[in-house]
Amino acid sequence: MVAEKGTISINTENIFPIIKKFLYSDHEIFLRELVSNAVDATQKLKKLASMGEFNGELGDLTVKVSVDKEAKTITISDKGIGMSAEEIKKYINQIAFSGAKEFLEKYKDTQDTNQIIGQFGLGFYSAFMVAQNVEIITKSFRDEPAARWICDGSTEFEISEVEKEERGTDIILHVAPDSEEFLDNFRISQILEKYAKFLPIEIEFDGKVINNPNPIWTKSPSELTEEDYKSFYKELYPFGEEPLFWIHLNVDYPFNLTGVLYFPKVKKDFQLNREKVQLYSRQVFITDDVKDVVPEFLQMLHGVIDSPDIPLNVSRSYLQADGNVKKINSHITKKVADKLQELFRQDRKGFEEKWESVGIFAKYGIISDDKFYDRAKEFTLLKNVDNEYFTIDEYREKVQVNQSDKDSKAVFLYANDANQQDAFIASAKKRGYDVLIMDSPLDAHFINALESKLENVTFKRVDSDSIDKLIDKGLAMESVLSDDEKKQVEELFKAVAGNNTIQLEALPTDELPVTIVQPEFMRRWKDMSRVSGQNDMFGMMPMGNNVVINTNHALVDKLIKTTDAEAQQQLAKQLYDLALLAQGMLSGGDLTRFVERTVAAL
Ligand SMILES: Nc1ncnc2c1ncn2[C@@H]1O[C@H](COP(=O)(O)OP(=O)(O)OP(=O)(O)O)[C@@H](O)[C@H]1O
Repeated sequence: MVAEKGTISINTENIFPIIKKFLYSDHEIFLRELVSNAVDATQKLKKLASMGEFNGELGDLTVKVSVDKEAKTITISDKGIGMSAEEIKKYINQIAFSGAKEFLEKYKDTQDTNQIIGQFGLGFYSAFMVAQNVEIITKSFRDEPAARWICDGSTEFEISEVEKEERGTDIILHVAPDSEEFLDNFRISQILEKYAKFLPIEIEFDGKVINNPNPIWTKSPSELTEEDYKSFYKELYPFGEEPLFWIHLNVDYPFNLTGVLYFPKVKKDFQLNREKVQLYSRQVFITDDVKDVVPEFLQMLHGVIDSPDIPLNVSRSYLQADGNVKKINSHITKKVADKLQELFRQDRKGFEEKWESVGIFAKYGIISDDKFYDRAKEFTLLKNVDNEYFTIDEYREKVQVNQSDKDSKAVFLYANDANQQDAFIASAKKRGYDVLIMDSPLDAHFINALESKLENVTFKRVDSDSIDKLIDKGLAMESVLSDDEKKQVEELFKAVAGNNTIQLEALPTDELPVTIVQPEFMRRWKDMSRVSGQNDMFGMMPMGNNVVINTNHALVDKLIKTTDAEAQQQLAKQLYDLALLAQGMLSGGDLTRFVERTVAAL
């Protein structure tokens, strides 16, 4: 067969319904599209005026939206450049021919055409998602007769001359019976609130201007006061608590990005916030699903990002991940790290006070992003049980001498619940050890990340081993028991300790006779899989504890010397229960019987 070349043709009748009904997932965005067109038409006029191509009176440029319940219409009126009949034919009748694009092409060499929203030449047709008839009444800024265009959503239209005094365009939607929900004032104001809140031209609905045309992210930080940032936060999140601090983003190379990111106060048991970072493109709201653009660990931040360089799909409702998006993402990471570093250097005390919230972001960042760690290691803080804060380097310095084990590894001890682990903390302190507090849900992962990054540092929870083994300096004490006696002690405790492992240790006489420890490795994996929400092998495994018996303790000696078998068992049980009690592990019937037994023995 001879190769044949040709042009693909489109059957308008078939493609039209697709554009009208399926291009946009959400019907409400018709309003975003039409108001954006009105704003574009107004911006174009301002642009022409600034270049001397329009010399008339600009007048009041407010875009007006109105609903007429009786007539079942929604009208969007602007005082922008308007269209002549010829222009309607060119821009409206030709689907996917964008006058916005043409305008940008024409004026691309002049500065500041960045504000035009349209790009695809499709948005206008979203009107047919809710309207059975759409009418355009428009008068160009050039002295030409006004024109009226009407279309019922088929491929046929009617165009005629009409009387219209004022320059600009009215788009009148004759709402279809299945879309009458949009004839509700409250609904319209909600949609405007969502998409048009920061459009650059004033938008009036129900006699009120609904937008702030000059949001702070369009201004330079030097013009703004602390109050401005706080009141903008209130504007975004009327019910939000005051933010801790903020970062003003202002990039113009290699991409355009402006915005303000706020650090909220975060509770220890942080929950996903309802308030989210909002993404805008040329002041039009796009989405609050900012994954890809904002690094995951910063998605709990609040605020606004605006970038005309984020590639949008035709429906403008989501973005496509591409090289720019990645660059924006790493830029935000860098900016956040810089800001935290600056706060740390300028006001260490203030930084420590904010650490409870800031630490959650920083730890999350350290866990998930190596580049962030490289910057964050300088200001990442560790807090000990006495509420003192140290940087990682300071802390290493502090514990290096006293808390190095026989292999010269520094052992960072920590508690996750200072109350419950009080006995262990006390015994660590007796040795002059310091104990960190690690009580946020992220800490299990954070500790793991730090161990993998810091050389010769290991973390151990204070209750993960007997005090001598916690930091094993290779200086074990001699046990006063004979091998036979040890065997006997082991058997006695095996009988009361269920599945737990018995561990005999020669500890100083002033340490407790019996302690229950949870080996670090298993417990940590369990904690980590719990935070990740995985119920993997570790998460499911029942955790066996170790029961440490201090063979040098006077009560263990007494146990061996007790000749009455029943009394001996009783004493072993009592010592074991005391250890459980110290770990907060004795409850229910076991606790009741322990109390009864103790009372009876007094
Ligand atoms: N209110 C208006 N005033 C003047 N011209 C308008 C108005 N509404 C639409 N137009 C013209 O019609 C063209 C097509 O509009 P349409 O909304 O379909 O596409 P767009 O805005 O160019 O691109 P997008 O699909 O990205 O919104 C516009 O580019 C503009 O030239």
